[in-house]
Amino acid sequence: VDSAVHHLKWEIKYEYRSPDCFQKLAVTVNGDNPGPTITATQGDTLVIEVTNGLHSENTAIHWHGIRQRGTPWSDGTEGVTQCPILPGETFTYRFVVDQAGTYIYHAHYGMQRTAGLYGLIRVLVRNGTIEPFSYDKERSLILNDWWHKSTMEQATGLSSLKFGWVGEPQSLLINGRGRYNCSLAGGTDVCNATNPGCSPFVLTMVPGNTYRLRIASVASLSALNLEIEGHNMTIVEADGHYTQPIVVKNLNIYSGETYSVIVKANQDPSRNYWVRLNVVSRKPGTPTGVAILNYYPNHPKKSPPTIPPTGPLWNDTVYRFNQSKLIKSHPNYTEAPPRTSDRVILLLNTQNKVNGFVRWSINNASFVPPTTPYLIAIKENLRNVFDQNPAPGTYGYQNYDIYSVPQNSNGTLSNSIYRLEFNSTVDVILQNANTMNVNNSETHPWHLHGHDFWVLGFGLGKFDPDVDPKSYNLIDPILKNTVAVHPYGWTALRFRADNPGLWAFHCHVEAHFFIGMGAVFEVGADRINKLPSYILGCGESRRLIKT
Ligand SMILES: O=C1O[C@H]([C@@H](O)CO)C(O)=C1O
Repeated sequence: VDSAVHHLKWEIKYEYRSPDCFQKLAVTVNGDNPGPTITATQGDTLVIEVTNGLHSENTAIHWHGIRQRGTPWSDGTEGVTQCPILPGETFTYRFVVDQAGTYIYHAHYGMQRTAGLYGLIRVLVRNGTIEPFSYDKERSLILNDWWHKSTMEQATGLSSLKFGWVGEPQSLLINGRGRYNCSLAGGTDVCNATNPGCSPFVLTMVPGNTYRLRIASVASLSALNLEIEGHNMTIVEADGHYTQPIVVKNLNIYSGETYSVIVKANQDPSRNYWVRLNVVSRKPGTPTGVAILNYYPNHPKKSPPTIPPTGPLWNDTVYRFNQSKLIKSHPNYTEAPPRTSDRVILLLNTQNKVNGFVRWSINNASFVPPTTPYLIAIKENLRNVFDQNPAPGTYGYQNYDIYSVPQNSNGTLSNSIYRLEFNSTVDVILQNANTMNVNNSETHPWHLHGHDFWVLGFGLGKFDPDVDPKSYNLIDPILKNTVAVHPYGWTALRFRADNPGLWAFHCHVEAHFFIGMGAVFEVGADRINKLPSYILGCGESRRLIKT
């Protein structure tokens, strides 16, 4: 097979944009926000030269869902796999896209994803490979939530002693377009419905044709529900893996997830339809986001004659829980998980305070990455970079009441990691709990770098280690890289730690990871190839540079 090498040169900049009519600084990639869609074929190599033109901000870009086998330094996770890319500097990512499917890229530095550094990656199957569904044409929708407050203001609030929560987003964006009610904003110079960019995205379909819609969420906070008025969707791919085809009226999609759905343009061709996007799981303070499904040759801006469908109730946890459980791997493409695991790590997710600051913790440890990336610290044996004790495998779990506001919510800051034996099979149980607010538990989409995991099961309530594993799906669980933990629920994952590297595992809510909701797995450090010298430079790694 001939595989191609794609050379891309990207300049990352701040530019004024008005994605929802409200003018704001947004990150652009070669002038575009969202960034350009990358299209490659399975087995191809991507070489992406990223130049940081942000002037006074560092950056790093994560290729979300790409496993980076043999290239852990190209994962783009600042503090874990690389030093920040400094303003004016260029960093070259080089990696193979070894798995077909729908992926995303986004900033992985501080909370920079909220500033709009994101885009889609399409990895096509090799010529002659047959997929378990067929379609005439393909379209894509990238979903996001959007704030008018800058990333700096959000990050400052979250890290202040007088906690400043980011609040609900002002808008929902579909392919970078939304619509804010400008009468709520001061002055037409900052918000104006005639601003370029703020008309709804138009998804054009030819009546009678069948479409593959690639859908990705890069939302910073919101769990989303997407519906195409009058059209069912058949889910066929999740995070790069083929699913059993499942027909849904609307799709719950959590930040960091990607799906492909099949949609048939088989309705009344004389009109257009709404594509409707809502916040779920948090009490919505954000208007419904819309795009227009345009049946060719109707005018693309012709408003549908209806109002957008309402969709499920925002607080219907059981509805979302049940849809999560429906996603299974396709029988012809099922790679069954190992029957047993070598190790079980139970991760209790709690909202905490540490020294008066609001934080999130995993087993009472609130994650703070070191300034020297773990990958370099471990390969170069810089032992004072981070706490060498293993990260906690449990926390007072037996007696922990997941339904109550924590009695003693004090956590500790930590940069310790989980060291996984190479090729071992690891189970992770994510256990949700009450936040520091009465009767409140949130949805957390957890994302693993470097590996896909089997989703063995979901539960509502407290995981019972003696009983619940008996109900694991070991037959046809889906492989994913991101999965939700529902309010007061648990989610069980299994993966084979077979990709040498240092891999982040974290809540994909930008504001949660930023205040501690994450962990790092070390896998087979002795098998990591010699680090390229260009990744050295920050923190303790400075003195390793040979002049
Ligand atoms: O981390 C969070 O903080 C707020 C709230 O719990 C405190 O204001 C919220 O909704 C979060 O998800």
